[in-house]
Amino acid sequence: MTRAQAAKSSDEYRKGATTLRGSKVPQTTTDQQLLDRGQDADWVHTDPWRVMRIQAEFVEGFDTLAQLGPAVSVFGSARLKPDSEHYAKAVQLARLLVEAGYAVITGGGPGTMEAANRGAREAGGTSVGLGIELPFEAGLNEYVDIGVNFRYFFVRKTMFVKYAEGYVVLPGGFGTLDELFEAVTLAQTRKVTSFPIVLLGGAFWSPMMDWVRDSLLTAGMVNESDVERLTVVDDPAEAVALIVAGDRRIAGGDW
Ligand SMILES: CC(C)=CCNc1ncnc2c1ncn2[C@@H]1O[C@H](COP(=O)(O)O)[C@@H](O)[C@H]1O
Repeated sequence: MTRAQAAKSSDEYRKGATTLRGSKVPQTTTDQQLLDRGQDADWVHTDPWRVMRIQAEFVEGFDTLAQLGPAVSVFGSARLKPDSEHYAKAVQLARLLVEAGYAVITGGGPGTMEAANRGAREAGGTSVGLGIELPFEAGLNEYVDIGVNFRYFFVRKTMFVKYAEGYVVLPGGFGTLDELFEAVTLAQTRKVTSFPIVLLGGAFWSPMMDWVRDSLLTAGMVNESDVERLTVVDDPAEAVALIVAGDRRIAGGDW
């Protein structure tokens, strides 16, 4: 098998810096193993080692990203194809973010992530991909210039927030909603201040915002100020303007 064929084969698995093939490909991910309670008491004894590995992953992320400069994290569906209107908007958004002086951070995968990395690369900016170990991993998309691969979702999510001046969220599924609501919760609980969160794509996001108002707000489960943390726009230029306006360096916030 040539190297190119091997890279395409589903019979290949990357684990940190290690590549595993054939019978060496594991059936579970590191995250899965951590979250699995398991029947075997021996499993418990491996946790101290896992803590070391988690620590190392934080160090790796901090080391790589500390000198990144101002950046914006862009989220959205991993499943969008290049002919999608949202893909095109993500490319345009990333270009405009670069022109406004930001590096672009994504999850490093396909779909919207690829689109944003592509826009950043094409505009001559810094294109960052924070990948995650998945059982069906596709690897970092080809437009990532600085890539870090994480084993643990929670370590990776820390990086998205810590090194970004704001979030732009395009239409997506559970992964996207998870990232969006984590950011809103951090802002709501003041773990992070002055952190603009922009939802790009009115037709997709407005029904969700209606539900947030009609159900959550009406039931007193969120405050008006919480709802106001989320702004829905259709134009990538408007999204960038909101990010600049809410930039914590400019607004003087800290977290
Ligand atoms: C086609 C496919 C499922 C590929 C999976 N490959 C992925 N690679 C990197 N990040 C991902 C991947 N899938 C989901 N995510 C994370 O979850 C979000 C997208 O999830 P979803 O497609 O909306 O729910 C992204 O912003 C990303 O941070």
